[in-house]
Amino acid sequence: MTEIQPIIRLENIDVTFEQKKQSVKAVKNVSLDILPGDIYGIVGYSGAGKSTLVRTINLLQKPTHGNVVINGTYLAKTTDNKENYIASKELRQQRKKIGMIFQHFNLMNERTVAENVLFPISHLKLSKSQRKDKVNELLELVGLANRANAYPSQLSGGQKQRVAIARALASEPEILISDEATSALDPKTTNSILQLLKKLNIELGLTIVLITHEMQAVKEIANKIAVMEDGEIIERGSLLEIFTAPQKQLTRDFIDTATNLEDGLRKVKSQTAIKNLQAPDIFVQLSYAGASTDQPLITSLFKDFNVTANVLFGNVEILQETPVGTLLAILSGKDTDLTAAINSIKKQNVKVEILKGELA
Ligand SMILES: Nc1ncnc2c1ncn2[C@@H]1O[C@H](COP(=O)(O)OP(=O)(O)OP(=O)(O)O)[C@@H](O)[C@H]1O
Repeated sequence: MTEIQPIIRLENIDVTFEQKKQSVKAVKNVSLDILPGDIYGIVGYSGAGKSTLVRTINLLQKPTHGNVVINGTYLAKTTDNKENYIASKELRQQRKKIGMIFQHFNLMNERTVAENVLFPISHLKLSKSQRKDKVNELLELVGLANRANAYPSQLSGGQKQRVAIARALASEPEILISDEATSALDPKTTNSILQLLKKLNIELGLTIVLITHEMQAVKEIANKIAVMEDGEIIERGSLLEIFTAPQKQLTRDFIDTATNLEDGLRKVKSQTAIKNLQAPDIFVQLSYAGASTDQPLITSLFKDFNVTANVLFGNVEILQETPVGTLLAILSGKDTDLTAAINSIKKQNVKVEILKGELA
């Protein structure tokens, strides 16, 4: 089987901003491969270096060091003490393959929706009917047919972002970079824009790089995630890997913002059943992904081990078509039965954390 070539390859990227008194290392030795058709979420707090990193993809930001390779073409290449950048004419061609959308939409307010959408291809000699067809086709795609003659001020935030997406698609890019594109929108509108991005990913095969500080947005549509902190990628993996086995505290913090678990745990911990927990009972968190979810876990605990489970909180989410579940429960039974039950659960690929009490 031939290996799939990345559509975006960043190799050892450094970006340093030299200021009067100090230099700021915004990106430090970051390498990243993004495959065609990925929706790659890049998550981090403000100032982590996400925008700076992603702007190197189309050389809006030149890297201080490192290589940028798009579809096998080097846009920037650093060899020993030598930097090479692609010629500007070729760069213009390459940039057409990379669309961008932003938090504040960046529409031209004095122009209509149609004029905004057609702006990137205004150099093309299109007849009036061709222009109309192109606008209709793009607005149809983003769910904004019939608003061609409106002005941005007459549109809602979500509609403005749809126009920005249509504009980004006008030059038929293979890659779309979304820089906090949903951060200014309410949750419902955010979701509708994310679903639109997902649709474009599926229908057009568009590769999407999604920069955000909202893990919730990434969780909805991304298949891969990189977490950035202080100019570095500190953790990366598939959506499922990151959500089920995060390695870094920052990643866990981000995940907590996108699940109900933290809130559930806080509420459950204040319940009297937990406060008055008596040995040998234990309070556990059971986490599972994929096949384990289907197993009648609770039933088998009683049937096979005579252990009863008092479930205080449960949450199941579907991440990339895989069920990922968490249960908070008090398990009661004899010492030896509890130990046997826990061992059996672990064998079924269920992660067990004892939150209160202990096994004998
Ligand atoms: N043009 C610039 N000149 C000097 N410093 C800059 C410049 N652009 C970014 N920085 C600095 O680089 C660091 C990373 O900024 P960047 O905007 O990439 O972070 P971010 O993760 O995208 O955060 P945000 O969401 O706030 O944009 C910050 O310390 C920022 O102040």
